[in-house]
Amino acid sequence: MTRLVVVGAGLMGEAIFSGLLASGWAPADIVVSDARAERRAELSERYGVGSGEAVDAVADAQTVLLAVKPADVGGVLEEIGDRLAPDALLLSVCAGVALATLQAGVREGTPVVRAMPNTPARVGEAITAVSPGTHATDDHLAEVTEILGAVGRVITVAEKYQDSVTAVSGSGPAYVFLVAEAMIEGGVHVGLPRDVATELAVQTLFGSATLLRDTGDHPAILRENVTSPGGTTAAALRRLEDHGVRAAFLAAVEAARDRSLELG
Ligand SMILES: NC(=O)C1=CN([C@@H]2O[C@H](COP(=O)(O)OP(=O)(O)OC[C@H]3O[C@@H](n4cnc5c(N)ncnc54)[C@H](O)[C@@H]3O)[C@@H](O)[C@H]2O)C=CC1
Ligand SMILES: O=C(O)[C@@H]1CCC=N1
Repeated sequence: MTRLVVVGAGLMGEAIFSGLLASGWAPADIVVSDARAERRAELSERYGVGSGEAVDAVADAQTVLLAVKPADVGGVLEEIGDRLAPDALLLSVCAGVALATLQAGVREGTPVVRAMPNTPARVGEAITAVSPGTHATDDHLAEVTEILGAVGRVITVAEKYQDSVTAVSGSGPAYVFLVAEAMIEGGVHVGLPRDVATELAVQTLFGSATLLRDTGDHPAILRENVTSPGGTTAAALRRLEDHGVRAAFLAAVEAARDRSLELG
């Protein structure tokens, strides 16, 4: 049997299976399938993994990773849903797509897990929230934790939280990159060469995230540590509050949560 068949080998599919290879899985453990034949060929050539049509590959899979766009899930499940081996596990990372929808698309009794990773998977620093379906056992969750643990941290949440998870951590990297762009532009605006502004902004984001994670201190405490009375940071934070940045983040996360609900 193939340990993992990836159906939809785009950005997320590649990030996850390449992380598994880096963690020691053999290329022979993995088969990639994608609607674009040239993409399959490119990945097979670059990583040495197998490639094939989803409809054939899934019949021999221990786990099927579903990583197509949410709009393509219905068609893919129609194609492969009743082709999975009887004890195969279906692992979906598709935003908004409910366990009920996934379970309705496969044979009764098939174990299904819904997961939401994020793009830092490409560098082994993802956070993924997983929710087991009706027939997923602890062994299935252990398998999923091994797969997604190869690209970062894994937590388990009730499915009712998945749309909110998507809004915070699934989409979250885009918010951080927007902040990065804005900080770099700010630096250029006050006269720094672009490469200097970029290095300052990127390392500041990395260092701040590491400080937050490693100390476990509340972000408000860490922010206060930077903010001298009457100083530069207080002047800047006042402007951010004037421009409603905190409220904008609340509204943005809410909009992403609502969109995830719609996609499902
Ligand atoms: N990009 C992100 O930040 C994240 C994406 N996701 C979810 O992961 C899934 C994939 O997203 P991306 O990798 O960003 O998209 P992508 O567009 O890079 O990859 C999707 C792949 O599916 C292939 N595909 C389309 N129809 C197919 C079919 N019928 N059979 C086989 N392959 C087919 C496409 O050719 C493409 O390579 C989405 O459902 C998304 O919601 C989840 C977490 C984060
Ligand atoms: O924007 C999206 O729909 C996907 C889901 C999470 C990140 N990207």
